[in-house]
Amino acid sequence: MTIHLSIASQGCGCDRQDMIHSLITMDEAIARIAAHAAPVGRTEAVALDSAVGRILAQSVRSRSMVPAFDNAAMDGYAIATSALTGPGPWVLQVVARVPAGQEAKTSVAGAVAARIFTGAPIPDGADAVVMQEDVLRDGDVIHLTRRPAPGLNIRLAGSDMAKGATILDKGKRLGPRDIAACAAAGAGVVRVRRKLRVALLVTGDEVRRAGGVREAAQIWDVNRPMLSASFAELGLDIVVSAHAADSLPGLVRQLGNMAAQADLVITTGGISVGEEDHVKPAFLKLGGETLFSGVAIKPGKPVSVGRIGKAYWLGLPGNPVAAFVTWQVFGMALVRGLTGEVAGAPTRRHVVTEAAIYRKPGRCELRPVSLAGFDAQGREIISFEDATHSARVGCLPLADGLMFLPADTDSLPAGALVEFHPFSQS
Ligand SMILES: Nc1nc2c(c(=O)[nH]1)N[C@H]1C(S)=C(S)[C@@H](COP(=O)(O)OP(=O)(O)OC[C@H]3O[C@@H](n4cnc5c(N)ncnc54)[C@H](O)[C@@H]3O)O[C@H]1N2
Ligand code: MOO
Repeated sequence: MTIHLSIASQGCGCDRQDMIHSLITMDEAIARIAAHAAPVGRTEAVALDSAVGRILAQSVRSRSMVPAFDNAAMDGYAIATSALTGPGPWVLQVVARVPAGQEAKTSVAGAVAARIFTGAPIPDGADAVVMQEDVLRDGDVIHLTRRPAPGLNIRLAGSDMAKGATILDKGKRLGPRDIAACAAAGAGVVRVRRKLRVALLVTGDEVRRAGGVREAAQIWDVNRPMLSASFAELGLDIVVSAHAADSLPGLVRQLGNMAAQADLVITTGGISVGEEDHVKPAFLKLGGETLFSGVAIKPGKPVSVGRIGKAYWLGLPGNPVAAFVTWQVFGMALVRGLTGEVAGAPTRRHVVTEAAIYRKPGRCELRPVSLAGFDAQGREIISFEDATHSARVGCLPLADGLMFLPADTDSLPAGALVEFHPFSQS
C-alpha cells in the first residue's frame, strides 16, 4: 500500500529529478546482475567433512535405498504377528538376539521372538517390533498382552530415500542439514564450485585501522572489517585486502593488480562526484566496462558494477551503512551469480510499520529496521529510526533487515504494509 500525502521539502539536491533520471532502478540493477554474472572457475571434489558453505556443482543422488534394510525403530522384540492366534495373552520363546550392526542369523517363525535393538535388521519372518516396555520378560520367554499391528516399529528399506533419488540439486549452498542428507545418501565426497576469489580495496585518505592511531580529521575503518566478516561467513576466498589513498595512479595500479588475481574486486568509497573520488576514473582507465553506475536508492546511490578484464568490479559507497546495504542487495546477488548459487536470495515479505513515516520521495529507500513483535492479526511489526542515515552504524547491530519504501512514497501511516528484506547472516 502506497499513500501519497505530499509534504513540503527542499531536499538536499541529490534527489533532483534530472539527476534521478540518470540512475536505474534497484530491480533493473538486480536484473542486470542476474543476466550477466555466470558461475566462474572449475569445480572440485571435496570431502563431506569440509563441504559446509560450498555450492554444489552437481546434484547429489542416493547411492542406495535409505534405510538400506528394514530395521527396528525401538529396543524390544521382533515377532511374526500371524503367529499370535486366539485372544491372547501370548507367551513367546526368545530364540535370537540381534544388536545393531549385525545381520539377523535366525528367522522368526511361529510363536517365537527375537530380542532386537534400535537400528538392527529385522529377522526374516518378523513383521513387527514390540517395545520392551510393553512386554513382560521372564527368563527365555516374553508375555505379550496386546496384539501389535503388522509393521509396528519397523523402518522400511527405502522409506527415507529411494535408490538413485535426487537428494540435493546443484546450486545449493551446503548447510548442516544438507550435509546430513548427503551422509545418509552415502555421498562422502561432493562436487562443488571452487571458492570465489575476492579482493577488497578500501579507499580514503582519512581512513585508519579501527582502534589504531588516528589524527583529528581521520576516522576508523568500518568497511574493511565489516565486509571481511561478510566474506568469511559466505566462505569466499579473500586473496587480497588493502587500503588505498585517494590518488588516481595508485588506484589504477592497485585495482589492476587485484583484477588480475580475483574473480570479484570490491572497492569502498571514492565513487561519488567530487574531485577526490578516483575509483571510477581508475576503473575506466583500466578499460573497465560498466554494467551500471548509480541506482535510484537511498542509501547507496553511487553503487556501481562493471568488469575489468575477466574480473567483476563492485564499487560500494564509502558511507558504511550505504556500503552494507548495497553489499546485501547487489553484492550478494553478484556472489550468487558468480558461484552458481540457486536458491540463496532472501525472501522478501510484508510487515507492518510501527510508526508513521514522512520522507522525501525520489529514490527507493532501503531503511534498516528491527522486528518488534506481532500485531493483533499476527502480522510482524517493524520499528525503525525516523530517517535513513547512511553514515550511522550504531543502529546496525539491532537491525534484522531492510524496509523498502517505494520511490514515490512520501508518507505512510502507522500500521502500513511494507516490503521487508531480511539480512542474511553475512
Ligand atoms: N556532490 C555530491 N556529493 C555526494 C553525492 C552526490 O550525489 N553529489 N552523493 C553522496 C552519497 S549519496 C554518498 S553515498 C557518498 C558516496 O561517496 P563515496 O562513495 O565517494 O565515498 P567517500 O566520499 O569516499 O566517503 C563517504 C563517507 O564515508 C566515509 N567512509 C569512507 N570509507 C570509510 C570506511 N572504510 N569506514 C568508515 N567510513 C568511511 C567517508 O569518510 C565519508 O564520510 O557521497 C555523497 N556525496
Ligand atoms: O546514497 Mo548515500 O548512501 O545516501 O549516503
